[in-house]
Amino acid sequence: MALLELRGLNKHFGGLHVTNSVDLELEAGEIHCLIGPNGAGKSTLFRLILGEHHPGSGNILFAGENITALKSFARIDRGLSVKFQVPGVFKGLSVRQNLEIALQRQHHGVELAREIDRLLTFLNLEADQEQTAGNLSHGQKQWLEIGMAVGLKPRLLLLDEPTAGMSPEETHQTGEMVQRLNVDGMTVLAIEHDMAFVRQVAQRVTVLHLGQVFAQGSIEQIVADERVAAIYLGQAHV
Ligand SMILES: Nc1ncnc2c1ncn2[C@@H]1O[C@H](COP(=O)(O)OP(=O)(O)OP(=O)(O)O)[C@@H](O)[C@H]1O
Repeated sequence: MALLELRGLNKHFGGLHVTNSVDLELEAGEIHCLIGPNGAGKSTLFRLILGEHHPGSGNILFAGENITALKSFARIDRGLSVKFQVPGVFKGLSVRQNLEIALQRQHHGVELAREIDRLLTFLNLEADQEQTAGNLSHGQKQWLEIGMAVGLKPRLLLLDEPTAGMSPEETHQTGEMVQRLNVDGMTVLAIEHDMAFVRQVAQRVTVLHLGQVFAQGSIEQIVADERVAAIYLGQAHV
């Protein structure tokens, strides 16, 4: 069953047609990567899914329900969660306090502490839990924010360039985290430019170009597609 369905999504900013009749189906349980040149409309598509932008036309269905007119918080209540590109952690608070803020709506007392411990282990941040978040390395901040996004166990996790600025080793560890979340049942849609990450995790790949779905398939099909190479993969991304 499709967990997320985008049907004919159009979004204009003034005269700029940023998403152009985008159809996309995300199967429940898959890891799907969204790739494409800068300005292709990937982040805009995320903001449409999350309800931060509203489409000029088209529909968004989540678990069969039409959520196109719902506000962001109502979409989050239904099981959507997002980690945007720029880490949005509370820099002056500790790692543990950041996770407390993310989880306190659903967990309390001993259970809250146990959930935070579980997340700290998952994020490899146990030793840094009392560290001020602003002092973490760039990669650790990204992980903390992934933790804040997955703490409430969303059904669908949207990740906007989760490995931007990471070393190859950190990128690989991030891929392992995403795979573990997926094994536990989370569906993931990730925007990525790092093809090592895409190769590591993607079960299917969609290429967006000039606001349109340009190609879709397995990573092997996508890297073998000469049309994709011409518009994107030829540009030193592979
Ligand atoms: N709020 C906005 N107002 C006007 N134009 C916008 C707005 N947001 C995005 N755009 C434009 O829409 C186009 C698509 O931008 P978007 O950020 O969705 O692309 P992207 O594929 O995520 O790019 P990147 O890989 O660089 O992050 C760009 O030309 C951008 O300048």
